[in-house]
Amino acid sequence: MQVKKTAIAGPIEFIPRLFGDPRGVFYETFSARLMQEAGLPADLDWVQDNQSKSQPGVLRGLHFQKPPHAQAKIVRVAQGRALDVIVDIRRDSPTYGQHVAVELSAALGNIFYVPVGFAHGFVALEEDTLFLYKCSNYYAPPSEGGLFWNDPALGIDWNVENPTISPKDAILPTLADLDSPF
Ligand SMILES: Cc1cn([C@H]2C[C@H](O)[C@@H](COP(=O)(O)OP(=O)(O)O[C@H]3O[C@H](C)C(=O)[C@H](O)[C@H]3O)O2)c(=O)[nH]c1=O
Repeated sequence: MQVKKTAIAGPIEFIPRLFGDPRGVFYETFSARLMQEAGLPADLDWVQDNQSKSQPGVLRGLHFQKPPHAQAKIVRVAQGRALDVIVDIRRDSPTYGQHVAVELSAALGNIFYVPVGFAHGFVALEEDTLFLYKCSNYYAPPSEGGLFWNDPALGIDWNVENPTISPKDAILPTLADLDSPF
């Protein structure tokens, strides 16, 4: 499993070895041992798996849960392709407000670790994009927070015109208005 660090300290992209044969392809999508060797904190307890299906142009995010329900995530695309974006909202971080964008695809099988302290979102790029992710804490609606996807201060190039977003996401705060809990 190839490991790629990002320009921001903490997030890690994993590119698994794909085992192709006349039947198809096999690859490991999660390995606590390999991921901890690559830098994943050993004290994270992956308690909940989620899955969403989105059509091209659907944009979900940017979301986070506040402590004590903060979630680290391990995200991947099992079918299709998505542009995954995370924003550093750790108050003391030298990269506060900066983002990393990674294209996740079923073809590459790449997997992205999103630490606590980041807002997370993605835009689906293909039909029936299946987005799967592991969470290190349970869903806790009262603790939900977020950032407005199209805040110019974030400088994110989503490369999508007029995305489909939820009413909840349409009214998320800008970075300037965010009182980050991290
Ligand atoms: C997140 C979540 C949602 N739900 C229910 C609540 C709603 O009735 C429905 C859709 O929820 P929401 O609109 O928040 O789904 P997304 O916009 O895809 O949110 C997710 O998308 C971004 C990219 C993330 O990183 C977060 O993990 C998560 O917030 O599923 C649950 O029952 N459990 C859950 O863990």
